[in-house]
Amino acid sequence: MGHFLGKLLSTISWGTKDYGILMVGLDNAGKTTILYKLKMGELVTTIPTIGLNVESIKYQNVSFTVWDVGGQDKIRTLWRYYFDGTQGLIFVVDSNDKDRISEARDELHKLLNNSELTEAKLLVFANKQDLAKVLTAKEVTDKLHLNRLKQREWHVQPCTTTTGEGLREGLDWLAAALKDSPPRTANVFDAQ
Ligand SMILES: Nc1nc2c(ncn2[C@@H]2O[C@H](COP(=O)(O)OP(=O)(O)OP(=O)(O)O)[C@@H](O)[C@H]2O)c(=O)[nH]1
Ligand SMILES: [Mg+2]
Repeated sequence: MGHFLGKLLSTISWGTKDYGILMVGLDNAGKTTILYKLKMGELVTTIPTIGLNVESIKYQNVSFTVWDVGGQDKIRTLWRYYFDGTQGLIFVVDSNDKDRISEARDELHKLLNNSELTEAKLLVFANKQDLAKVLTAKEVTDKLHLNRLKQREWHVQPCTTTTGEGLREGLDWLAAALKDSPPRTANVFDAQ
């Protein structure tokens, strides 16, 4: 309760809205690299995430609490434990991994069929655009069947996390899409 009140007061006093963001995608897509590039502006050396990383990212007058959950096949069942309170879904795609883009599409549509995510805005990062002959944002859009989505706000943002290119534009879209949503309330997974 004390934690919750403290959080509420800090939100009010700084005039900052805090949104709950779930970041998922297949393993090796670049989620953890994105998380720490956004948090610290630096490129970190990652290892595959077996569990999750949570960071609060301040962006303009918005704060995103981002839950980065590991994407390996065997642990994708963990994703659903973090659906509660998700206002924005960031789905990260390795644009260089053409062999697994249909697997990514199936996982994305499975996610979007969950009732807890009905209202979540969808930002797709088409990552690793620095590599040769990658899928373009338009190709990612087509291969993920995004044009079939009804009543969902979505956006595909090409990006290169190694340089940071495209990441801010993605957050700009997310902040604008969430601007009329009420700020999130603390949930059971918040640190005490
Ligand atoms: N060339 C290139 N490599 C990238 C880019 N972004 C991430 N990587 C690399 O992709 C690999 C996987 O990155 P991670 O961030 O660990 O991937 P992840 O999605 O968190 O993977 P899991 O934790 O297993 O779900 C790392 O070697 C990163 O350095 C990028 O924009 N370009
Ligand atoms: Mg990771």
